[in-house]
Amino acid sequence: MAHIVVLGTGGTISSRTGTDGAAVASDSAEVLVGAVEAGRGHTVEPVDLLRVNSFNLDLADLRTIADAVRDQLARKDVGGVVITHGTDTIEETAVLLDLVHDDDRPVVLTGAQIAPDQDGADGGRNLGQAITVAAAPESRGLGVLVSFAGEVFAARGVRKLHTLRPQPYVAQDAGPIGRLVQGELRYAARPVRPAPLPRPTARFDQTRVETLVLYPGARPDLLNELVRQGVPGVVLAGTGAGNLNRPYVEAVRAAVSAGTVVALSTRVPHGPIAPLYGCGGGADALRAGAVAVRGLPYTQARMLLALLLSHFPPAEAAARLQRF
Ligand SMILES: NC(=O)C[C@H](N)C(=O)O
Repeated sequence: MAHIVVLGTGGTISSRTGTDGAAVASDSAEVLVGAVEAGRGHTVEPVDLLRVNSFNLDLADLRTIADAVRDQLARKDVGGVVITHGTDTIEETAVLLDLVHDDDRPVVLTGAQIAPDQDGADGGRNLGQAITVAAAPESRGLGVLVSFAGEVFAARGVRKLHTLRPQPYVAQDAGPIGRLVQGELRYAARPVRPAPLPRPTARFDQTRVETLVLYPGARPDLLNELVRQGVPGVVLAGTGAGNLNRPYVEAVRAAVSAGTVVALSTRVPHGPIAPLYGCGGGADALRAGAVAVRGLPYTQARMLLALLLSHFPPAEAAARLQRF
């Protein structure tokens, strides 16, 4: 039996449809928790933190969530934390929390694809399962998890890849690490987790890291403009295994010599970055000073780079990104 805190942050799981037909985050954590059975004698404590649809979250909100997790885990009576969250950007919040998580107890994010006032609402089932995952002794030491539609994902590498399906998530390089079958939780793998990074501070809120996606005919004007604005970090979601194009590679060279950290990722959902090609490809991008980010989709690479740049000077942030 465990005591689980449920931090409510909004999302579809808490959304109600207004008279204009559009859903807006509305329900409190109390309302969400009141609608589920914790089971197995677990006790559940709702804490209302934010009421935001996740496309409206900013870095300050993510730090608020990270601080709330830290505060709850400072309590000895808490066995685990569940966070109800919009599904659109769960992967960003989950990876930030995981990057700084230094506790054995699980932190489990969940949400819903269908709002509670619509047919087929899935939030109650997902929240009940997330509480089971957070309370399970087998979940200890696995870091931050995403529990959704009966599957459990490690925070690192999880990505929303379907807009509407009941299971929108996939893992970048593997499958879910666990499953709930008829209420029984089974793990098949343990995530590899590097040492925790320092927690976000107020500097994190203002740390600009922008993302640019490559495509045929992509011109580097936007990258040049970000450098001109003094943006400290840019993530490039290249094509294929991390390819740019010739003009972009020249812009990367200029960006890096101006002090901008350029992280190289890919717009492709699965598979690693590989420096296979010259003539504007990934090999040229790395020679021009871009740093390949391994094991994280570009959405999560951005969170890692923002956290590093909020703590370390650019050269050290780039070196740490390289070693990650
Ligand atoms: N299913 C959801 O939760 C999506 C919603 N747009 C959100 O991220 O808040």
